Amino acid sequence: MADIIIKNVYVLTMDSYELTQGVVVIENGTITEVAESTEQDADQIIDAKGSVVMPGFVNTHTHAAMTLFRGYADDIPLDEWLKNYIWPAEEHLTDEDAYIGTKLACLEMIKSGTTSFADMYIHMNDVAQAVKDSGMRAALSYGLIDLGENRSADVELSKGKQFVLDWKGEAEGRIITMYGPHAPYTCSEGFLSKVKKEANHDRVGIHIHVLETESELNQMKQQYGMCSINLLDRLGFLGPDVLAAHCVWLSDDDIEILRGRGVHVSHNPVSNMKLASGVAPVPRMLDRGVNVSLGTDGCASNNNNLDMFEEMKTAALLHKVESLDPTVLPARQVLEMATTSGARALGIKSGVLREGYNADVIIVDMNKPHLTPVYDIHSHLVYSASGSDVSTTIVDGRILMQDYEVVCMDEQDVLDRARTAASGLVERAKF
Ligand SMILES: O=c1[nH]cnc2c1ncn2[C@@H]1O[C@H](CO)[C@@H](O)[C@H]1O
Ligand SMILES: [Zn+2]
Repeated sequence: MADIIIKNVYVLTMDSYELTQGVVVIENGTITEVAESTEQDADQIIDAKGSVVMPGFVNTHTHAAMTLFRGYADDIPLDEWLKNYIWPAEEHLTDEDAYIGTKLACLEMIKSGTTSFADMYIHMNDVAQAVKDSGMRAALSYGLIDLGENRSADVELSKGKQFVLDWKGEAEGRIITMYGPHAPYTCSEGFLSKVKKEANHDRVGIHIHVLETESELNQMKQQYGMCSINLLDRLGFLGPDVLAAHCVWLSDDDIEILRGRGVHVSHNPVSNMKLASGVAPVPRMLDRGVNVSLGTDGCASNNNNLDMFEEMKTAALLHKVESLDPTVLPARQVLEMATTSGARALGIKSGVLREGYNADVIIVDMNKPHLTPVYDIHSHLVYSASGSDVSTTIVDGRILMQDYEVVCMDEQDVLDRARTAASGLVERAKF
């Protein structure tokens, strides 16, 4: 007897085939059958007529607890935003704030069809606890910074390491840990080398911001006489264990290095547009065979939410207008970036509906005015749908939201606690 059967749905496998009418069978956290019909029975049958079943989205770059800063400091360049607003405010963030901010992020992600995400932040024990309690899957890292006042490289590294070891494989394997050196402009080269060594030793990945802004490019050239990619490569830092967020200011040579080293890129178009960071050369990266996934970045630098539908649509539109070519980044390719490529970047067996893969699955309700009629499912998902069209979200075979009802947490309680936490934070930080 299986656990769940989803039937009467369009099955968007993100594999080499699709089924206009089919079933997905789930047992023990895993997809056990994807077919036109099944002989099996299950504890729970979900008849989702008129819907699409597909892999849940993988958001490969965010700072989940920054939901508490949603809309707090908008319309400012990155340097100023971080130095004058965000970093001073983060000084006042408590463990409890990080917990409830992450819980709010998980709630928002579950409701908009994201089943896993990569996070880099502070107060990571509380972030991890919120992930564990919410039922989501995540690749978590403590954001390491050794440059600047009151920073000690040794203390930072040991905090990062402790987190990596304490939470690796926790929550029945839903939590993966990584090292999170913040960026080449906030970490010294010696520190970056040490982090790489520890990551190799602990057999975990590395999550880092790379060449997000032109000001980073200029600073690196001034300081090292080369860009961040060249510096990281010289340090032996780059490899398939590295998840590089943003990668906006890349030369063709940099793209070749990323491809050669097998680095995974997280493209964050909305954040890059809002902070006016620039346009990442995504079509060129994809042409060369770099694995490019999608991320929202934190809620404060994004538009200001965690909706991967918005991220997909923005990615598709941005690169069309940038290249003056409407054939660039077609809908199906964007869907791949948001699902399979993201799963590959995190090294998780999700992002595709295939036997033996994690049951990280969402159901999108197509019985809506703005999704009628349907000629091409891919087009609708990228250009017409939004997070609020997701009716059901399943992670690791467990239903977190069914028929628009969140069952893994008390939604109203999370909203109330998040409001209270945010007003306390404002009070303490006096911003
Ligand atoms: O877009 C961004 N670029 C660089 N840093 C960021 C961005 N968004 C958030 N953070 C900062 O990264 C640290 C992670 O631990 C946090 O301080 C967070 O505010
Ligand atoms: Zn970021």
